[in-house]
Amino acid sequence: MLVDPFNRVIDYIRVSVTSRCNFRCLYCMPNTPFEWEPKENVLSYEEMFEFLRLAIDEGIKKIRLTGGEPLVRKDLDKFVKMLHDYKPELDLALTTNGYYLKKYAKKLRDAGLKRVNISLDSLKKDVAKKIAQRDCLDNVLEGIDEAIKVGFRVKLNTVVMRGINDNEILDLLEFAKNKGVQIRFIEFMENERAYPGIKRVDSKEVLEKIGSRYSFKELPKKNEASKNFVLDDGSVFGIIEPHNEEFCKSCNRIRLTAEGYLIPCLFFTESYNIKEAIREGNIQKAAEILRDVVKNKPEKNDWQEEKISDRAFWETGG
Ligand SMILES: Nc1nc2c(ncn2[C@@H]2O[C@H](COP(=O)(O)OP(=O)(O)OP(=O)(O)O)[C@@H](O)[C@H]2O)c(=O)[nH]1
Ligand SMILES: C[S@@+](CC[C@H](N)C(=O)[O-])C[C@H]1O[C@@H](n2cnc3c(N)ncnc32)[C@H](O)[C@@H]1O
Ligand code: SF4
Ligand code: SF4
Repeated sequence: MLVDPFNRVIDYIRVSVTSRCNFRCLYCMPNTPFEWEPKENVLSYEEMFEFLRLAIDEGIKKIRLTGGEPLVRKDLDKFVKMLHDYKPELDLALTTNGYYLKKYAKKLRDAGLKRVNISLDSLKKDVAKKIAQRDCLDNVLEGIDEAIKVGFRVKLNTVVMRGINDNEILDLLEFAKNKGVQIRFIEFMENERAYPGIKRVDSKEVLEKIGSRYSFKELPKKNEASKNFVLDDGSVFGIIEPHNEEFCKSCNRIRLTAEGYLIPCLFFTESYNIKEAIREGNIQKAAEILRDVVKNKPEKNDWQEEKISDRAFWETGG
């Protein structure tokens, strides 16, 4: 079992399979990075699997594939199958912008993927285009429908931005209710790579807005990033509030990037690379690095101190 110095059990790893993306979201990657990592620095699926097998044996129970946009990397379904075949009871999930989901949902489902979280920031074509800097809404909506149709457990993620999509909170909630899926409203996490004008909306304000139309009750907190609420009709929605000082108390996760960096916390730049150990076949060294990462997890992020992270979300996988 992996336990950090604050007694948090680490059983969740987020794996960024590629830093590349077909969107340029204002809050994440408004400009194309100066240069991408050369291909030889990117771990193959076999190399990632070698490491993840070790992580699973050490106590990891949940793996989320993310990016960049994970669906721009070829053959993701083959990677899913490798993980699923190794441990079918894994909570195996994907976070995607949804653009290519219509094309790949069935294949991924057949390969053993269980859950899909899809980013949806606006229901207005022009606003969605302004945020992603790509005409995307039709494809994303089709992707959501396909994911539901093939039987995934689906959640939606919305980053709420002042003056951009904060007038759509109730419409987005209504949309999710009608589809029978859970939506989570996320506080924008300030980072150096985001478009400079982006301003967050605190979850308190999101809850007030929802409270103006619905009554809801808070559900008991689980070991997950979101705090969840239930409406009178039984629909569940969530908020993700990294600026709240309680947020990191339930942290149970670490991150692996496509280039083999293990990252103790989304806010901080600190990282440890497992690529060399894996390429040398030195599993013992990889295991030591994994334990070091867990040992060096910070207690909490610095968004709570109103600081700005210089970590790129598209590399860490968010
Ligand atoms: N600050 C912070 N944000 C996180 C963390 N984990 C997830 N998030 C953010 O929460 C949002 C939703 O993340 P998802 O990729 O859907 O993953 P998840 O919330 O773990 O999903 P579930 O497994 O369905 O609970 C994204 O904006 C992530 O960047 C975390 O450890 N710290
Ligand atoms: C980095 S993306 C990668 C997966 C996929 N491309 C997507 O957009 O869902 C993972 C998550 O991070 C979120 N995210 C990215 N930048 C963020 C920021 N600055 N603040 C809050 N959430 C952010 C996205 O909304 C998404 O839910
Ligand atoms: S949030 Fe996701 S879709 Fe948007 S630019 Fe970042 S990686 Fe791409
Ligand atoms: S900000 Fe860092 S410590 Fe807090 S929940 Fe996220 S990864 Fe964990």
